[in-house]
Amino acid sequence: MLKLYGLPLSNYYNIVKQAMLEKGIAFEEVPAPPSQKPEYLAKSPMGKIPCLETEQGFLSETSAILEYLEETHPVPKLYPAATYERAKAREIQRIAELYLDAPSRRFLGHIFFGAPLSEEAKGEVRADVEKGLAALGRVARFEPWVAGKDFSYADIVLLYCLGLTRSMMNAVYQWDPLQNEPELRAWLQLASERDHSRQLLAAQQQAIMDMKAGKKPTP
Ligand SMILES: N[C@@H](CCC(=O)N[C@@H](CS)C(=O)NCC(=O)O)C(=O)O
Repeated sequence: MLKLYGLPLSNYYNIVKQAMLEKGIAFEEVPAPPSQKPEYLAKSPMGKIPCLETEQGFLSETSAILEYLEETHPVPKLYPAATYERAKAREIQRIAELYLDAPSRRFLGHIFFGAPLSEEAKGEVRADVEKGLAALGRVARFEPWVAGKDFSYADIVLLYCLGLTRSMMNAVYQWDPLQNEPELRAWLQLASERDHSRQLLAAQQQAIMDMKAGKKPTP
């Protein structure tokens, strides 16, 4: 059986977990924090979570894992069937990862682990996120899903990347990046109300509260 390594605190872990739940794939969860220990680096070469244990070996990097799951478990589809539409869905995923999640992540150490707030990051990140949101607005379709008529990986990736972005922007700038984005807000509500989204977002919130209370993380 497939084994998913990681923790529910992590966006990327939740992306892969939701993909597996949506596809009805049987899997086991193995609680694992990111680690630079040789045993974990042998599984996930950058020491990041998530990673997936398959019958053939380990896989890391969320987009690679999602592609693997789509090929090994094609039903239900989580990518559009047509090549161009599929590439557009991947484009949205990359915008969410690189231009929303990645800049916001610069505040994670400060918000979650008490590191000093970097004034350099504070001076740069909001503008980066504004640019990422504008880019997203140029490609998002909201029909009603972000890449078209069908729910896809693009919705799952954006859901978790946007959640992190929103909480970091709120904490550092007291700014809601969705305040002038009615279509994105409506999409977020739709995506968040999906059964698996509700379950995983609640587990993520619980994990955040547990971490703040100093409890040991478990899936
Ligand atoms: N590019 C990676 C990103 C995964 C990632 O950043 N995971 C975070 C947790 S959400 C992590 O492991 N951080 C620890 C680290 O960067 O060392 C992917 O797509 O899976």
